[in-house]
Amino acid sequence: MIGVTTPALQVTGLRYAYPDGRPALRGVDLTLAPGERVALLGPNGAGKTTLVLHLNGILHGGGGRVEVSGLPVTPGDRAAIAEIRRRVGIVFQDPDDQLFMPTVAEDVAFGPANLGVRGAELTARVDEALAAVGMTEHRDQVPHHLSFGQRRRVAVATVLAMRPEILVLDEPSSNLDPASRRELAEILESLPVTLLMVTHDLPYALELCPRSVILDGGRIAADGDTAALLSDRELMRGHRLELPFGFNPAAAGA
Ligand SMILES: Nc1ncnc2c1ncn2[C@@H]1O[C@H](COP(=O)(O)OP(=O)(O)OP(=O)(O)O)[C@@H](O)[C@H]1O
Repeated sequence: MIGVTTPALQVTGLRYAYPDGRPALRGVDLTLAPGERVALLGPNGAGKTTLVLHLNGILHGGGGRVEVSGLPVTPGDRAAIAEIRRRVGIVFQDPDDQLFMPTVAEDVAFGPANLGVRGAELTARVDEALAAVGMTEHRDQVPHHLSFGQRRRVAVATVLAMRPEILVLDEPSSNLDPASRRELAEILESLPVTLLMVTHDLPYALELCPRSVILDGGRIAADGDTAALLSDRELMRGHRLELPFGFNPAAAGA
């Protein structure tokens, strides 16, 4: 179809229940356009992580469909899943889940090297990813000797080195001091990727994501302009979302 852009991400009728039988996703529809930055909000237990784990096929089998730039996430098809995992980079909440090599540079090289990238191309990817997160000077350090905020940046770099189309971040601002929080926001804003950010940090969502989606009870409860959603007190209260005391989304988003 001429003039119709393929969505970066299309989730259709996604359902999932954990083995104990309790449904965590009850029919989720979500479409992200290429280059969009979207916050995924919702109370504890809403299903946010469960949704994220479907985006590269870690969880599957409950029904519905996920497509990344038109390519279906087809569990069982190893080649398709490898391609999906190249396209969708997930930065988990705890950077230590993603860092396990002796040096920062080796950690960043690990993903692309696994894809068969070698030599000058591999070096270029590592350099580019470390520069993007401002960690070039730490390339030869032991990841576990870095501060938490620095380790989170390196975790972002490990994913960027895969040159993903979609970057998914789970609580990127948690445990960061105000300066690190702002610096990471600047980094994320500068990246030419589609971004889906799971967060309880509503001012961060407002700062980074023009659009927000509220997930509650495994269903999409609202989807729209972040400032408008955050300004709707009843909506926010109804989904156990609380702005920091004195924070005015209308003024901050202006
Ligand atoms: N491994 C698991 N086994 C069984 N139930 C699970 C498992 N992981 C999550 N759940 C349940 O699935 C539901 C959705 O959980 P999920 O972790 O996706 O929510 P969330 O929105 O990410 O929450 P939070 O904001 O607390 O991280 C919850 O009821 C949770 O208890």
